[in-house]
Amino acid sequence: MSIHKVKIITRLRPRINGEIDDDSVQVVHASDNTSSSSSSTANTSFISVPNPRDPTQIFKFPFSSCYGQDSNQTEIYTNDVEPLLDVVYSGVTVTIFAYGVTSSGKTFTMQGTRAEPGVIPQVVQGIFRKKNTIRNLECSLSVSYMEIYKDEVYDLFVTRENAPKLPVRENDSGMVFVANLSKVDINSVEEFEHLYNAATKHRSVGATNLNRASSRSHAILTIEAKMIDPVANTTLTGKINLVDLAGSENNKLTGNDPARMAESAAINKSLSVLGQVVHALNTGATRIPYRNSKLTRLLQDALGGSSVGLLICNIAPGIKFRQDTLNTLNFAVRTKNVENRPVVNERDNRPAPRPHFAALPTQLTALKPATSLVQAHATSNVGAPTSGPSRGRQSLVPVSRQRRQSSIGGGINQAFLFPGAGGTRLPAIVDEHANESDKSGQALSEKDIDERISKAVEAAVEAEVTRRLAERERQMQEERAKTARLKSRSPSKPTTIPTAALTPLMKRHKDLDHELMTRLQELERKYERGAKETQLADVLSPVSKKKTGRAYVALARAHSEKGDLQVALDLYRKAETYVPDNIKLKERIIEIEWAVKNNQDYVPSPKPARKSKRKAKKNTNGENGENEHPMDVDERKPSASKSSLFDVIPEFGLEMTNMDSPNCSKRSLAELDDLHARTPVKRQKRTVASVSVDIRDKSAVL
Ligand SMILES: Nc1ncnc2c1ncn2[C@@H]1O[C@H](COP(=O)(O)OP(=O)(O)OP(=O)(O)O)[C@@H](O)[C@H]1O
Repeated sequence: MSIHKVKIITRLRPRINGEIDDDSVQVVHASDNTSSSSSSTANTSFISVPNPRDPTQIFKFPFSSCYGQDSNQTEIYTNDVEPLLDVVYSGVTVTIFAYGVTSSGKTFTMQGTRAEPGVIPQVVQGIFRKKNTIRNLECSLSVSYMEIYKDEVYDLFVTRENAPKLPVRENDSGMVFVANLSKVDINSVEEFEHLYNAATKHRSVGATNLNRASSRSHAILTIEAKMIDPVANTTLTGKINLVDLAGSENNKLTGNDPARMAESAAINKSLSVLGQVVHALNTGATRIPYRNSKLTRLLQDALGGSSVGLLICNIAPGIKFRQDTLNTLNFAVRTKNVENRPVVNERDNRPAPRPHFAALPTQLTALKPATSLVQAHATSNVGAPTSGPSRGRQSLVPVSRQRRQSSIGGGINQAFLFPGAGGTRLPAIVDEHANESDKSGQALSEKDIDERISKAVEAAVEAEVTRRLAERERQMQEERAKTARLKSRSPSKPTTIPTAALTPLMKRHKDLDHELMTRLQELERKYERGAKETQLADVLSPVSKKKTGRAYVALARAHSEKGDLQVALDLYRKAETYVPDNIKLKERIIEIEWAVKNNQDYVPSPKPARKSKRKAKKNTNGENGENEHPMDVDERKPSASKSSLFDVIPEFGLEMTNMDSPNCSKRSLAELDDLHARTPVKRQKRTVASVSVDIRDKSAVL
């Protein structure tokens, strides 16, 4: 089965509502190396963003399509979306999703306006146009539309007052689907428009400081093309999922009230899980945390599954959004490496041969790799088998069925159906909303048992790690108190402790570090023996993960201070598995990797001075506001020093695709010598690094 990577495109929106656009984020054509705000689809284009910590360094993020501020809806559709319609008509599932911070232009790109129709209306027109060209097949189109609001799924074709929360289920072929979601046949663009406009009014939208009509939910519109071949007696089903994600939010900027904050927390959490899924896929983790949010469960097929994926990353201009822009682009860079295995969804309509002994589930669904077709379009895609055997329980909640084809009784009419990436075969449908009575009388499935074991192990491991870390903290406090006592007993020498007193303390500290590391390793081994498929980092609670990550960082720092860089690097990487989103940790790893690879000393970035709480509180705007993101790892000190690796954790970590500095790189050697003569030693090493390292080729660093 061929592998296809998710295609990434980026779009920088123009300035709106008197925003200050300081040109800090730019679309650049690498061919002539001149910055431009015009759109470009040249392979060599990239987005350039200055490093917030050192504006002379420029991060470059190359993508196959970068659209600038004056790009228009038609060119995005023509260049990157329209070619995917042939993929849909070949029986493959295509998923297009718009990703970006709040107010970056996702809804504008996906939906657009009457004057400037976005991806959705253009896709619908295109899909009807293509339908009219199909001969020899009976082709029909249908649509479903849902939103994920505060991690609950709602049918947007049902008025909100009547809309029940819809369960996400998985059938025995490992396909994830939304039970009881309406699926409506559409026969013309006008019919679609009528439905869509009414449904869009049901979508949860609210005003924030950044966007008067901010989407408070993730919206997923699915158009399904069913093609019956009466001669061959087969049905080909292609789908296109058009996903307008809610934007990640920095509540310092949005000025959200408590109700909006709750929505924002749900949005940020689901997007954070999305980041974790991408990270897990990239690192080849044995367990991908799809189940940690409804969004990732439903996008499972587009990320590491059998769907062709197109990610549109929307970014906003200016310094105000710089950190968010970096987070979005970093997410995009990571997603580039996500691999899908597209399949053609074709079903044989002939009656199945009578089974000899045991009954076969239903008609078999043929899943063919979509190799040639998808290659022709140079993107990846997945055909989600829509018609696998399903035994979905009927909903207990009444759903209006006027003009709708409900999934109830329709066999397998799930409007959003994804096969599990790993092809998990479960003996029974997993219903997240199933209450105990649903399960009474049923034996526990293997999955139920696994989940229970996981929970028990998690609780035990968490308690053990917390206890050991607390023990270590207590010992260190004792040592600090001892040191303070020693100091107070020798007032004549307040700043120095006699070597004889210091040596055992240092030794004790070293022993503690060693002990902690051994314990952590022991715990991991113990846990991994018990749950081969799962890593400790996957099951710890967020707080325990932070603590464990912090413990590894402390050890790593101790080793890097001793100059033991390789060990420090291994420990930092270990820490990263616990806190994959920590931006500073990533930067640290990249810096040390570079130092190890080039056999250089490692000089850490200077630590910014600590700020008093009051001072930090005052600076809630601009840079500080950006850093005080709700996703900060260290919740105990939200506005304290930025010196710890754990102080800043934007939603997704920054991956430095490029950090060359145009200013520096243009300097002559003589100028550099001069610069060195004027620069303190520590700073010199950093300057040399920024001049000589061109990380355009990431392998040079990693
Ligand atoms: N390319 C563009 N050209 C003109 N205006 C744009 C463009 N992109 C976005 N806008 C405008 O910017 C504002 C915010 O855009 P939009 O609502 O699409 O953001 P969003 O990313 O969907 O935000 P949220 O996540 O809060 O829903 C809107 O007023 C929209 O019309």
